[in-house]
Parts: sequence; structure tokens; C-alpha cells
Amino acid sequence: MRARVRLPGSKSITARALVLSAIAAGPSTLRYPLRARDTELMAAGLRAMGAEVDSGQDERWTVRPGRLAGPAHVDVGLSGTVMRFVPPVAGLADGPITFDGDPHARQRPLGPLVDALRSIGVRIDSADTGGLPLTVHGAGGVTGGDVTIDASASSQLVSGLLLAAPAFDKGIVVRHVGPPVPSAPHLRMTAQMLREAGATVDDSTRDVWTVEPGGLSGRDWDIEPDLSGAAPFLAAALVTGGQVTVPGWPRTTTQPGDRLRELLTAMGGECALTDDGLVVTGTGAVHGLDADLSEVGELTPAIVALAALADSPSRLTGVGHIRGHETDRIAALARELTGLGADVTELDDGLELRPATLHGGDFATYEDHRMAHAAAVVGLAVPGVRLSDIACTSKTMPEFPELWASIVEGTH
Ligand SMILES: O=C(O)C1=C[C@@H](OP(=O)(O)O)[C@@H](O)[C@H](O)C1
Ligand SMILES: C=C(OP(=O)(O)O)C(=O)O
Repeated sequence: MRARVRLPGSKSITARALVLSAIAAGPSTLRYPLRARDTELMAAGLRAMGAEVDSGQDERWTVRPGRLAGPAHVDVGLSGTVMRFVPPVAGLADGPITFDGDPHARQRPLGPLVDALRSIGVRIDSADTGGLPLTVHGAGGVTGGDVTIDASASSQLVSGLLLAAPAFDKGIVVRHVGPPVPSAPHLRMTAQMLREAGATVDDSTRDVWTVEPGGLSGRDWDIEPDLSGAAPFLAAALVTGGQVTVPGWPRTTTQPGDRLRELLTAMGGECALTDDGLVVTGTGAVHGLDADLSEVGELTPAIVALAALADSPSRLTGVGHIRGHETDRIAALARELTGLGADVTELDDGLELRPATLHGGDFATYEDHRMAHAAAVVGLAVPGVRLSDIACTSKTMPEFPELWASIVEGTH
């Protein structure tokens, strides 16, 4: 395999740019945004509340902030960013905003955010579970102030509060209390993008984030390629002993996917960040990995797929929270890989894998895009791996099936 894969924009950066633009004082543009289910739902949700989001052109979306008002309905789909980033904005709107999503969305952790918003004066009706479906009774503004939250289930619970906080009367001081918050790079991304939009943010104390009240400016956002989406493509270089180049790989970034350079090197690849982008070359061998993935939880499915093909054991820990992702990813990976003959042990907070000879069979995706990515990686080395569903990849990369087929067929 010798492939060059141009990836779509980052889901996480696109989501944040949309939210910050919707509460800014003037218009903004997003250059090279991600067009996928999660970001289309984000745009639709903000639009429903009164922001003017024009996503007509692929390479340039524009956002004109408008008066935020209900009644409106926000479909969160299965998107963590939509369900955690939009309710705090809904508190700023005038009128009721209802939220619901795919059946599994109701199982994803949301209660701590709802409680936190209530504690700063936002009236919310929620399901008994504390999560979806819910109604935010926007009062045209949010008092803000001091909030205590257990965000061990998802960093997005904190990011959601911070992103809307410049528009709160008193801004916000968020204190996390509980087991560690995962996905630290995503919290740095939130702080950095808030600052780029003109907010004053203090994240210098562990587990405490302060955002001062103040107007945000409209601006041009250049969206980096989605480095987490790169994971299965770069993994393919290792599995096939080939070479995959991702052009436009940023030299510095807050995206957790940048850690792929270190993880794939440890697993036997060679990674070179060149003027042409990131070039990953397989050496013919895939080694096991002993790593704490808590900061990069969304990379777990692709790394586990590689680990299932490795020539030595792996122990991947620190990701108990991914049981609350699109599906319980620890259980799903253990079950589906075991079904293909892998030697896997499920841990509370991760997985252990030992070398085994895999065989073909059915692989269920549980509507999880990254489960499909994992199956695709295994399928490079194991004939007859049949995915239950490839359409779920539309959550973050609708072009995944075509891109994957093209690298496998060597047409790139
Ligand atoms: O803020 C973000 O854009 C994200 C944060 C992470 O969430 P968790 O902290 O819930 O893992 C990550 O897994 C998700 O894909 C995107
Ligand atoms: C966990 C993920 O998504 P979400 O933003 O829905 O939490 C993911 O994309 O791996």
C-alpha cells in the first residue's frame, strides 16, 4: 500500500468553531469544516435557536449570530458534542429548547452538566436519569458563577460549560471533583479556541477552569484535518507494511490524534512529520503496546484493532469512560474481536490482548463509526471480516467507505 489520504476537517474544532461563532458579536467563517452528521446536527441545532449558519459551500461555512430564542428543538443524534455543547447555549435563549437524539444517546452521560447548569440558575426539565430527553427553559441569559461538577465521565461536560461562559453574566468558574477527567487535549483545545475568539480563560490550576464574561469577536476559523479520523488510515500502513501520507498534518495542535505519531512508532511504524504532511511507514511488524490512553480515548478502537494483529501482548488502560461513548466500546471491542478469534480480556478501564490467529466472521458496529474503523483495519489482514453496517461512519466521515476502498485498491 502506498497511499495519500486527504482527510476532512476536525469534528472537535468544527463543533467548537460553530458554537463560539453563534455567540460572537459579529459574523464568522469556517474554512474547511467537517461536513458529517455530527457537525450538520450542530449547525442545525444552532440554526433552530436563531443563529444564521450557511453550510451551503463545502469549503466555507458562514455563521451570523442572531437573537437566540425558543421554542425550538435540537436533535443531538448520537453526538456527544451536540448534547453537551448546545444546552448551555440554550440557557441564553429566550424560550423553551427541547433536546433528544438517537435511542442510545439517552444512555450517554449528561446528568452532571444538567445539574451544573441548574446550579447557575438555568431551569431544565430532564428525564429521571438526569439526561435526555430534556427541555432547557432559556431565560434570555445565564447568571453563571461557581460550579462544581464530576466530569470523570466526559471532558465534554466541562467544555460545554466553558464554551458558552463568556456570554454568562458572571462568566464561570468550573471545579471538577471526582476521578480524573479524561481527554485533557480536548480541554486545552476548548481553552485555546475560546482565547482565539477573544475570551479570557485561566486553566493554569488542575481541575479548575475560569472564563471571564465578555464579548467574543467573529473571526475566520481555519479547521485542521481530523487527526483522530486519520487513525485507521495510518494503522493501515503498519498492517500492510506500506506507506500512508496525510497531507496538512499540523506542526502544533491541540488535537489528541497527534499522539498517533508516538503510539504508532511504539507499535512498530516509522512516523515522519514532513513538509508534505505526516508519512507513516510500516516495517512489516506490528508490536503490542502497553499504554494509558486516557488522554486519547477516541483513538482506542483503531489502536485495539492493531493490537489484535500484533506479535506481542498489549495492555491498554485508563479508558473506562469510553463505555459511555457511542456504544460501550470496551465491551464491544472485546466481544467482536473475540468473535474473530482474538485473545482479549476486558478490564474495567481498558483491554488486554495477546497474540492469536484471527479468522473471518461478522463484526457488529453498534452504530459506532470507530467500531467500523476498527473492523476495516482488521480486515486488511484477515479475509472475510463482514461489518454489520458501514453507514455509521457518516457520524464523522461520510466519505470513509470510498476513501478506504481507494487506499485498498491503491488508486490514491
Ligand atoms: O470535546 C471533544 O470534541 C471530544 C472530547 C472527547 O470526549 P470524552 O472526553 O467524552 O471522551 C472525545 O472522545 C470526543 O470524540 C470529542
Ligand atoms: C466519542 C466520540 O464522539 P462524541 O463526540 O459523540 O462523544 C468519538 O467520535 O469517538
